[in-house]
Amino acid sequence: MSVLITDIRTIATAPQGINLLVVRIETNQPGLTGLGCATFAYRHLAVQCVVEQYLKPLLVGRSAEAIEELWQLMHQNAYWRNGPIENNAISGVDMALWDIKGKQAGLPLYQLFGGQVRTGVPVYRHAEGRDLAELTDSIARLREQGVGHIRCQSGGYGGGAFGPAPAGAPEQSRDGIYLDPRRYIRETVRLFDVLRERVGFDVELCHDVHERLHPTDAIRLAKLLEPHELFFLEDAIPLEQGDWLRRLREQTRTPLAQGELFNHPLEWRTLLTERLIDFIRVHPSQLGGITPTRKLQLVAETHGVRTAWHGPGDLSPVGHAANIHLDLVARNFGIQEWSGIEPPNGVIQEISGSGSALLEVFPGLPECRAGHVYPSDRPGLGVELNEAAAARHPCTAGITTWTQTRLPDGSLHTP
Ligand SMILES: O=C(O)[C@@H](O)[C@H](O)[C@H](O)CO
Ligand SMILES: [Mg+2]
Repeated sequence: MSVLITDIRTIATAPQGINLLVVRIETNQPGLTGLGCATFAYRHLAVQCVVEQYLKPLLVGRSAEAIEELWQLMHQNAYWRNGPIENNAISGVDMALWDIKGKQAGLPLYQLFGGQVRTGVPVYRHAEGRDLAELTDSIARLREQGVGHIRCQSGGYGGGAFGPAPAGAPEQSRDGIYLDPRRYIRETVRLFDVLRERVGFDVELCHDVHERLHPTDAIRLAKLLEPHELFFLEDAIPLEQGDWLRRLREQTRTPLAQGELFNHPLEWRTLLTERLIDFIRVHPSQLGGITPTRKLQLVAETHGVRTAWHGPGDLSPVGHAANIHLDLVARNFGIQEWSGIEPPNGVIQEISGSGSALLEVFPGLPECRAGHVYPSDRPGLGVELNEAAAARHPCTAGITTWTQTRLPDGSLHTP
């Protein structure tokens, strides 16, 4: 008997203070439901509207089994395609359909993709600090836990906290996160000089520029960091300046990672075919789910580009699980980001671990042990959602301040 979609709902919850959005699909088979990640933390109400007002009426009553057909139907239904709101909404449904497929088969999703090529997923974790002493402490703690890849940032992506303009800015400059690109470059190079002296080369180090440099400055930084043999330098230039990647590539041997902001295939296609990056950094919900991400992974494999799927705090555990299932089967796997959760108060909490609010809301979320993440062996994505617990952590829709980055002259810059 065919599995029919009977209901599509969204569940919004913020167990760690970050708005997460998950889609649940109900079917006509008793107990057979699926979960998908539709998290766009800073516009969750808009995604919720697309799912409940547009995708639900489009899909209820249809068979849940033809995932590719339903993906194309959703993708083409609004005529104008792509974009983070549309793609995250489609992702919620797409992942939930894959979750249902796995549960029907009685298999974890990685089995449906061909089976594991590795038993656990190596991850990189974030080491942060306001200064070098805090940062080296944080690195030492992660290394004690067995983490082999560490992203090192000092002073919040090269800027400080959100607040008033510093001395030297024009009069009446607005509040923001003020960033001085030249000082940031100097401090970052100095940071890695000291880190390599202290920790040596037996640990892989990454750094995220977070698009906060002009292209020529990014080239300078990438070249200055060459002696430190980074695992990768992330988002060295803004998405809108992608053509500069050719020049950056020609001039530096520092490996490049890019892509957490991509939502359109044209944003990544040339980067793969021309081998302009070494690691592709999208997260599946931003692309429209598992269906398009699996295709991207295979195109990247044929071009020798490795994956480093985006795994930030503003992604639901369902989305993290999707990353892990894809990682387990990918021949061109590079590394997986495993962020921990960074709530607005800046206190980093583990993404999993007994007693955490996140684990209570999302039982079965993948577990991180000694620098590797392991999925649950339950069928499908393997993550459940406790809706009663989710309701105890309501979302708030407010003004996002961390994206308000400013240059020393007070003008806005890419976040
Ligand atoms: O690579 C990262 O983890 C960061 O760029 C975050 O994804 C970004 O700040 C949005 O949460
Ligand atoms: Mg990033």
